[in-house]
Amino acid sequence: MMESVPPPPSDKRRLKKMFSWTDDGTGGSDTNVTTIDDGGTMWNRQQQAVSVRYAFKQYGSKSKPNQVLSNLNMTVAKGTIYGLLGASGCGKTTLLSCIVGRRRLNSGEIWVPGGKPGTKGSGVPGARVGYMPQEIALYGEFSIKETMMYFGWIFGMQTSEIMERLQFLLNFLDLPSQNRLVKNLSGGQQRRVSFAVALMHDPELLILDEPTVGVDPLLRQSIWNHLVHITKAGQKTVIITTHYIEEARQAHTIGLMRSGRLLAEESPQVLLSMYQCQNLEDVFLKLSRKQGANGAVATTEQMNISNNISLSALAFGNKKDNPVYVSQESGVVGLNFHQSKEILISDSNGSTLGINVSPSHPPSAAIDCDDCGRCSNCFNITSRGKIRALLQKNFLRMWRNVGVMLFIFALPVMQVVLFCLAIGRDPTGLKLAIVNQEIVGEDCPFNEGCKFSNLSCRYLDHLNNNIDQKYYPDPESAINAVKQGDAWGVLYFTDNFTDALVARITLGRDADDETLDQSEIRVWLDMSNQQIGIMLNRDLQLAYKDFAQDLLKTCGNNPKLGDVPIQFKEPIYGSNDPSFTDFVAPGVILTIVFFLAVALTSSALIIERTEGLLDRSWVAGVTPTEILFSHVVTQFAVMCGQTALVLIFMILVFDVTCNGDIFWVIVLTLLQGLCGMCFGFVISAICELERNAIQLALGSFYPTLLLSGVIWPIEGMPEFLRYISLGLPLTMATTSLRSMLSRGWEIYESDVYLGFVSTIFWILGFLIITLTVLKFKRG
Ligand SMILES: Nc1ncnc2c1ncn2[C@@H]1O[C@H](COP(=O)(O)OP(=O)(O)OP(=O)(O)O)[C@@H](O)[C@H]1O
Repeated sequence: MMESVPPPPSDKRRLKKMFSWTDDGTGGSDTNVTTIDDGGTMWNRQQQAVSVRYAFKQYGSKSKPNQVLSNLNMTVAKGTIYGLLGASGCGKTTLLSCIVGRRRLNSGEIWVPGGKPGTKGSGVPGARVGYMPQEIALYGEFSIKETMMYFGWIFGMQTSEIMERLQFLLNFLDLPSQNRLVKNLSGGQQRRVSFAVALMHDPELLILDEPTVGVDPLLRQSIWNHLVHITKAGQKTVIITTHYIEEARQAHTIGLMRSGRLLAEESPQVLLSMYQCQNLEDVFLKLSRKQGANGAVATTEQMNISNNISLSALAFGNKKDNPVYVSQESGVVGLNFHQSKEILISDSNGSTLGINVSPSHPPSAAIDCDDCGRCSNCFNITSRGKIRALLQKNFLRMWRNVGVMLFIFALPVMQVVLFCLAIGRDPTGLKLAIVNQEIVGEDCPFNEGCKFSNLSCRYLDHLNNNIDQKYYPDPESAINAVKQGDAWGVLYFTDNFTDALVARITLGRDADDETLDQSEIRVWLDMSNQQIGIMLNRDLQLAYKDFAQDLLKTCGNNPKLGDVPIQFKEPIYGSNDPSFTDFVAPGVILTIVFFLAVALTSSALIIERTEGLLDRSWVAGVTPTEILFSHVVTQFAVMCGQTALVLIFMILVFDVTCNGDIFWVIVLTLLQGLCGMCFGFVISAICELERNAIQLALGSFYPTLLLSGVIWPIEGMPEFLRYISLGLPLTMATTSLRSMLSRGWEIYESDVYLGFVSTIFWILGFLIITLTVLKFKRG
């Protein structure tokens, strides 16, 4: 039978004073009934490790709710083992996750040793609670020792303390060498490591979700022995769920749960005797049948039983001065004990029994935190131990996945190399079909000096090396070759091209139409490929310019006569032969750094969350901000390496123009990496599944690339799209980097500093969104 801890004498005197004694019709001779006011409830709550009142919790949307906890009350006395039993899916884990502050109730209240879970200074989540979740929730890449170090530091323990405790736990739980990696342990060993983590800091409240699954009977017994041992002194409390109902006989109290309610909350002996069963499974079956027969709501009769005197008090009597606190206001459907507001019943011998009286209202909010006064680190933002643990964890995970890390550094280099080799260079080996009626066959001789013979051949000699010239006998066959994809265009010279061209030059404005017509080089191009078409167009014109200037020069004329009368002076920025690579490179640098950071971070939190690691860290007292901070630091280190590699390869190896201050170029690139990282955090905070995160990250890649002016000037977009484009994180930064690289602009130019400003705004925006989502998701 569970024994309640008696109040200290002074408190008892205080209680007697506070209580208003009421006559229950017995004249007060046998039983005096007392209603405890809020002060009494507070005192009583201090005797309880956990108190749950009117808990209501549902998952899903309002239209499709999945009600999991329904008006549930639960009381766990200090220094006891509370076995929470129930069928799969009845809500045990949900209840526990609410108690440890991982989830919030829709309504109702929970108190744990330091106040309400999640309130400042409650220590829950935090060092006052040890939580073993149902899933293993350990870092597979860590050794047992590293796992203990991680959680020990989070709990604020010294390394020497952790080592001491580790040795004890290794022996006690029969664990293999401390240097074995968790992922290489058997399922049972992993569960034991998980259990060891919960025991690590010797917490006052231990919450164990099925700790004995997959554990052999001997060890199971030793675990229970240990739980009994630690609760003996009255300072430690254990709540444990198990599917092995019979092992729960060793608990002081058993809560039988079904469909989000407690069917009973009593000591195992009382349950067995009350229901006259040999084992707890039969009790559970009986109670479940009863609940099934009566529906979810208890009958009046049941409530009368449950709402009066504790069966434990009735069945086994009660020690003098040991009040048994029994509750009413159930939520416990069949039987209902130890709940909410107590009434003390003094029998004629002076012993005190508890009976239940429904509280008219839930306990006062004024006592939300019963030991806030003791809160020494309420205002600490973080602790050195936590940051140390989180940073070491992140770096260790990277180190243990060294193959992945190498890939992470090789990837940006590969992307830059591929970009510089594949983009922006002039196409070569382009075929042109030549039909030259001036010559016979393919031999095309010409004279270098001021001689006017076979000028068509002299012109063709000026066509650059990128073009393969293939001769065709007539225009039809040449055009057919283009139609069949054998050539990109046709060049046709008439049989008197040279004479007509000389006449055209000599006669000038007096040249007749036929002369002009015969002196023209006729071109048919395949313009289906814009880049190739434009390039051929340009090369044919440049070749003519070169040819004309060469001819004029050798004949002693001013070569300028061969130019169109537009003089392109030395450009103010850039060169006369602009390269597409220089245009695209700034955007590509930022895109590579931004999206690598997105890829790196977008799954980071999700992996930790799906493996239950995030939950475990949160319950250990780590905040979302600390987790984000640690990821920002570690990923920033990786990003610095990536940024250095990208810039070295772009600027030093592939000679991309850099006229600006390299310092600001580096700063902007790093900021964009940070921005990508923060976007990755948003994705991982929003998405539940890794595949959704990947889809979102990939899905955002193309719109960002297309709309950010990376591959095409935003001036070419419809006006409304330009505004959208300017609102994207990469657009202004790309303009800024381009201005620095190709124009050499300084930071005080608006085009430059706006890139920095917009990036910083995006970083802050993403961080705020992430923290908000993470906090919101805790519900
Ligand atoms: N995150 C969630 N979203 C939606 N429904 C959930 C979520 N977690 C649990 N549930 C549902 O809530 C109900 C109770 O689940 P819970 O895990 O609390 O049960 P349990 O008693 O711990 O089961 P078991 O003994 O199998 O672990 C189940 O129907 C489950 O499907």
